[in-house]
Amino acid sequence: MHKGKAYLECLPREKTCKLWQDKLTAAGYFAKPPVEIVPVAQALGRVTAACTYAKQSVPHYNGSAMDGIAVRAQDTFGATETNPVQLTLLKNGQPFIAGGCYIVDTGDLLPTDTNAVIMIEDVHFAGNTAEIIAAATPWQHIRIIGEDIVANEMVLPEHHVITPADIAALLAAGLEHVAVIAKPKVTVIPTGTELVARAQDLKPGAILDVNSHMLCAAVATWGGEPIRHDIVPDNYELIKQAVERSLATSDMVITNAGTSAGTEDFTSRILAELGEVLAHGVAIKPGKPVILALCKGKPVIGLPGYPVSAMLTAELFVRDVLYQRQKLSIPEPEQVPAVLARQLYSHVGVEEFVRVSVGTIQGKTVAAPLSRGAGMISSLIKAQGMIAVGETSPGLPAGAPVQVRLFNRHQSDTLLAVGSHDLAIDVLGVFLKRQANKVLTAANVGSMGGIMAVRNNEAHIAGIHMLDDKSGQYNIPFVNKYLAQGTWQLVRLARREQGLMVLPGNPKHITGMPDLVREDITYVNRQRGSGTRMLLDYLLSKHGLACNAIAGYEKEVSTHMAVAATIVAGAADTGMGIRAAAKALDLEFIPVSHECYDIILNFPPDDEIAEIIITILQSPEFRQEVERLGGYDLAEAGKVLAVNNMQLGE
Ligand SMILES: Nc1nc2c(c(=O)[nH]1)N[C@H]1C(S)=C(S)[C@@H](COP(=O)(O)OP(=O)(O)OC[C@H]3O[C@@H](n4cnc5c(N)ncnc54)[C@H](O)[C@@H]3O)O[C@H]1N2
Ligand code: MOO
Repeated sequence: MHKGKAYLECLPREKTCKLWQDKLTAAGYFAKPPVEIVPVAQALGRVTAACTYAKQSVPHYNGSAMDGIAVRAQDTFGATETNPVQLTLLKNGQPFIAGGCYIVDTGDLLPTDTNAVIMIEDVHFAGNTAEIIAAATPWQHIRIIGEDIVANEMVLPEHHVITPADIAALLAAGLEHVAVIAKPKVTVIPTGTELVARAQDLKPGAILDVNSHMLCAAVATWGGEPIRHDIVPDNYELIKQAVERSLATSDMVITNAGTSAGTEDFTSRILAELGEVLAHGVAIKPGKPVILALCKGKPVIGLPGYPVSAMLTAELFVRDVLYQRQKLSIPEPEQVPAVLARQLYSHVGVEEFVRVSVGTIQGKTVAAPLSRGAGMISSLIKAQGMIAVGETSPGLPAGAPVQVRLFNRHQSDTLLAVGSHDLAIDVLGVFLKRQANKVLTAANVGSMGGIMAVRNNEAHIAGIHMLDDKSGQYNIPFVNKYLAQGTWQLVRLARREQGLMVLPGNPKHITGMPDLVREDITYVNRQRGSGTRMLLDYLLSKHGLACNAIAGYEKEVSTHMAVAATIVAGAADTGMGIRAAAKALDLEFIPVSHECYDIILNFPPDDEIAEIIITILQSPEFRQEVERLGGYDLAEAGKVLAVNNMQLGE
């Protein structure tokens, strides 16, 4: 069977990284990277291959550093306010005579036989003479040859990243070209018979190749020159040929997918034939099936197919190799301490990398874990950072201290919206970015989850829509009950329509709540604690309908859009949700009720951001933008419904 190491031997990450480093170093991969000569003007960001020496001095002549007169210092000696010295103005080109001077501008060549410049402000001109009242010291206000850079002096050391100022220095030193380390050529080969290159060729079972573009972009960010190979189907010979050919023309080859145990996962076998497989399987999640190989002295990396796995393993096993090949120091990620917003389970025996949103709420920096699925591209774009849960840990409790590695500096000031999600929250995010340069990330945990997140100071904003069946009042009874402490405000966002979503044409002729208990109807529900679920239960009891009579009552999803998507997919006939979700997926909508969707703003009293949010909600621009989504009434948006100013511990 496999000629390489057994599948998924799974060494720990640190050991694997060391093995990878050691093998590449021993193979001489980092020793002498190829060099190329580029015009200095195009060398920004490139890495000098060798020390660079000046061809000429800067300045290359003695020149005036000021506007003024050029003099011979000894002619000015003894000049004082009571005993001024008169110098004779000479014309440009006229030979120097003792007691003479020339008018010079900043940067002018110093006239022969002069050795000092007096600033124009200190000179009194009268006819043909220049009167001065202070002596000049030799070489004052003169930029002498080589003052800045001396010919043959080192301008830039080797392995230095060229900055804009370096370009000026190199050009000034007479260099038009500079030797830089060639960008490592990295061929990225997407593999998989199911892959298609264009969205219009998608059909069920086909997958759009997005990874090769993501990986090429990552390679470019890390200083490499990416070469994207065409999609190669799951065919042993074709993949082998593609890798072999790419090895001849590149410094590194990345294959994507085909790493796991599936019958068509050939990569490991191919790489074992072409060279040595150093590892197949690392004790990390995601990214476990990664393959690290050395073929013809070059690294070949088999990245797993799932996008999150591919990106993470590229960061772990491609990025640093590219940096080292270019003689660049490996950047240390910026880390911030935070507390975990929610409990996090982890597998013992693998190091788990979890993407998180990060925000500082009432003085506490919180890391909220995002969806962990290896196929969730959205978790990659929502995350501000990542935490690692060690191999020996079964998980971490809510509130545990964690270190977050930030993806970008200055990204830890995100606003976290945790609760029942609404499309209006996304619109609010757009306005907040425009008006306060704040990034809003939203986690969907239902209304009750939002209230709890505010209570634990794990959310800045929580969207809620909870109906109190006794009072018939929305939201206020719940915040008063659960949020006795803390400093927050409850603010109206919208009244919105709730209804039943059905396929276009309403094939099952659903007209209202009583239809839900029909035998031929299947339902998709929202999770317990969500406002929609509360409304459903309220309406069911109002109509005297039993929940256990509904087929699919126990089938829960956690967003309005997921309800809509379930219906589109044919997995349920109907489900309750907001009109905007139905509209977004072209479903028909049968209104059954109105509800109040409000947001809790969890900020210290008089916080500027809370005020900005309220102003946004009240603005006609925001209201129009949300009402356009359909099913919203924002007449009361921004109205403060309840305020609490009880500091914790009071
Ligand atoms: N029996 C086992 N099955 C799997 C295991 C395992 O240990 N035992 N490991 C799982 C893990 S973990 C991962 S990660 C994946 C790795 O899969 P492969 O590298 O073999 O890749 P594929 O199976 O071909 O594809 C997986 C998945 O990735 C997406 N994909 C692939 N290529 C692209 C692309 N170019 N652009 C976008 N998306 C891509 C696609 O959704 C595939 O469905 O294996 C598990 N299975
Ligand atoms: O590592 Mo896979 O990458 O866990 O899904």
